Amino acid sequence: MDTLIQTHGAPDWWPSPAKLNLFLHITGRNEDGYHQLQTLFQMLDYGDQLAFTPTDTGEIVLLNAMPGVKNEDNLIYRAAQLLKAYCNVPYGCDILIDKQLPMGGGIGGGSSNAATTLVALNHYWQCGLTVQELATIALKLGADVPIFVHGKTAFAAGVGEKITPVTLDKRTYLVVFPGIHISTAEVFGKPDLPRNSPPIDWQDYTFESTRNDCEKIVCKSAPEVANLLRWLLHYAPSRMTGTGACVFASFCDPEQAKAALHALPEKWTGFVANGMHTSPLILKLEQVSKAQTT
Ligand SMILES: C[C@@](CO)(OP(=O)(O)O)[C@H](O)COP(=O)(O)OP(=O)(O)OC[C@H]1O[C@@H](n2ccc(N)nc2=O)[C@H](O)[C@@H]1O
Ligand SMILES: Nc1ncnc2c1ncn2[C@@H]1O[C@H](COP(=O)(O)OP(=O)(O)O)[C@@H](O)[C@H]1O
Repeated sequence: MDTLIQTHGAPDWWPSPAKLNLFLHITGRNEDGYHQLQTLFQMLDYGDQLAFTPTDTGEIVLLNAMPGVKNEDNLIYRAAQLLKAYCNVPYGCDILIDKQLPMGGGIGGGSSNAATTLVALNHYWQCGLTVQELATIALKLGADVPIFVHGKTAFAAGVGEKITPVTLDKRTYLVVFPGIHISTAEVFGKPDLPRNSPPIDWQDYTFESTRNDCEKIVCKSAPEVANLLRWLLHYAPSRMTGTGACVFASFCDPEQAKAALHALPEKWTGFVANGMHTSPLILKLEQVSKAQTT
């Protein structure tokens, strides 16, 4: 392994973007209890940011704590430790976190933070792992981490790790958080969750012919999600993402998305974001890799 890449001066922010599940079908269940899914991951141009200062102390230090998450449970810390152990790295890192995304929102904030950490430290520590190797270790951290390592809008199957990149029409999304956090494990644990959607061919995908199999059950247990969905449907086609609690509305015209955000009742918070084919994380990696070779 080469020596670590040093950073100097102001924080060099690495994007940690959100995702949407444009649809989510549950097609079965594995013996280990995990669910087989078909989903369409849409990468967004909005999210958290992380900045890394590699050190030679060997310690992983999170410079700002995240409310409600112990540092040793934080997916950023766990991702750094996993890469350090996997590649036998003697170095450490100080990590600064600019958190924007709500936790437990179904927009993948924690998973994206883990992926950004793996991708950035693979660069700074010069581990030399390929995207495929990084995605394989990413899966140990959570089902949604590999898609953020690949950083492509993609159809996914399995538990989310079998990825087929796809180019979609340009859309702008209004993403709204209803103020409640929903646990992924709890939703997947519900006895009456539909678990036998027939598999679809990717070529047959349309927004109208698909759904989120978790939406009904979450709307039942969390009526605020149902209220939010009803409100957004007045503006554009809308759906819950992941296992909730965020709901998105899909717009062709960015101005209409902004107008709907403007009209949002105060009790909810939201943001407007564009769909990206390649995530801002991968664009950042391409930029720093290019700068290194010139
Ligand atoms: C279903 C999705 C869609 O994007 O929901 P969101 O978390 O984004 O809402 C994800 O794949 C979630 O991925 P992720 O959030 O990484 O889940 P994990 O930490 O791996 O799993 C949390 C828990 O959910 C359950 N789980 C998760 C994924 C899956 N395919 N089947 C499951 O049964 C398991 O009980 C697991 O212990
Ligand atoms: N860096 C992190 N950012 C967000 N959540 C984290 C992080 N590290 C651990 N977690 C835990 O992961 C859970 C799921 O977070 P998140 O990925 O934001 O939601 P979702 O899986 O619904 O999209 C949180 O409730 C939190 O306890």
